[in-house]
Amino acid sequence: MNIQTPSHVIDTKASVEARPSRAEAEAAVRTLLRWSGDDPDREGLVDTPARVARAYEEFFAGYEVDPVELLARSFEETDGYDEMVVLRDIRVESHCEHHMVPIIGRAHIAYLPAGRVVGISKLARVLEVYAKRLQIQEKLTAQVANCINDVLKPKGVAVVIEAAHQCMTTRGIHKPGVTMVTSRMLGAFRDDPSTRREFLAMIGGQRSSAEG
Ligand SMILES: Nc1nc2c(ncn2[C@@H]2O[C@H](COP(=O)(O)OP(=O)(O)OP(=O)(O)O)[C@@H](O)[C@H]2O)c(=O)[nH]1
Ligand SMILES: [Zn+2]
Repeated sequence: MNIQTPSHVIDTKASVEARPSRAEAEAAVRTLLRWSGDDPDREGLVDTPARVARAYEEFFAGYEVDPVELLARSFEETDGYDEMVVLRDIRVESHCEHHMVPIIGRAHIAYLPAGRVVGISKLARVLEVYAKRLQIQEKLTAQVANCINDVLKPKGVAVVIEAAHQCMTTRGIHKPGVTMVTSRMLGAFRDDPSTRREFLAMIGGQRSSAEG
């Protein structure tokens, strides 16, 4: 990943094409192993650069997927269903863009259909695509809500994410048990207090702290 890449093009195909090769990525991991003070040629570490490269492919698979395409198929035969649709307690696994360590928690996603509904798994898939990129929680929350809003054009969208940041629990300030809560409310969820209240009641007032 090129740190010189301006932030507005970071999610585009252009930056993907500029990626270093697998061999360069593995060499970088080898450098980090040596920098940590260990011997990358010892038996236990000899395959580690390849393993880390494979793990990164998994952690950051979201750069390869266009979330808009995930929402392309929607259904209009709902017999007039016009109440809130809520997907709650979706596991979130992401990585903070400052320290590249896990952000672990859960998300709640709701929308108020305007004629069309989407396959419910697709909401979790949109979350996953954005989560499998380097993130801050505010941006992740906004991206998921904005994408659903732009593509599905519902009467409203709400996204709440509660997560623990390992950069705060395992290093730095060392505060385990701290959960960051972010929300993005659009349309009726932003403008209509009763819609917002209904959503918050559906996801539960008192949440236990996020894992991680
Ligand atoms: N707003 C926001 N901050 C985050 C998120 N993830 C990590 N951070 C914070 O990003 C900040 C980066 O601060 P810096 O001072 O540049 O980095 P640092 O010296 O490693 O900071 P410390 O974590 O305080 O040791 C830290 O305060 C992190 O807690 C996030 O999702 N949202
Ligand atoms: Zn961090």
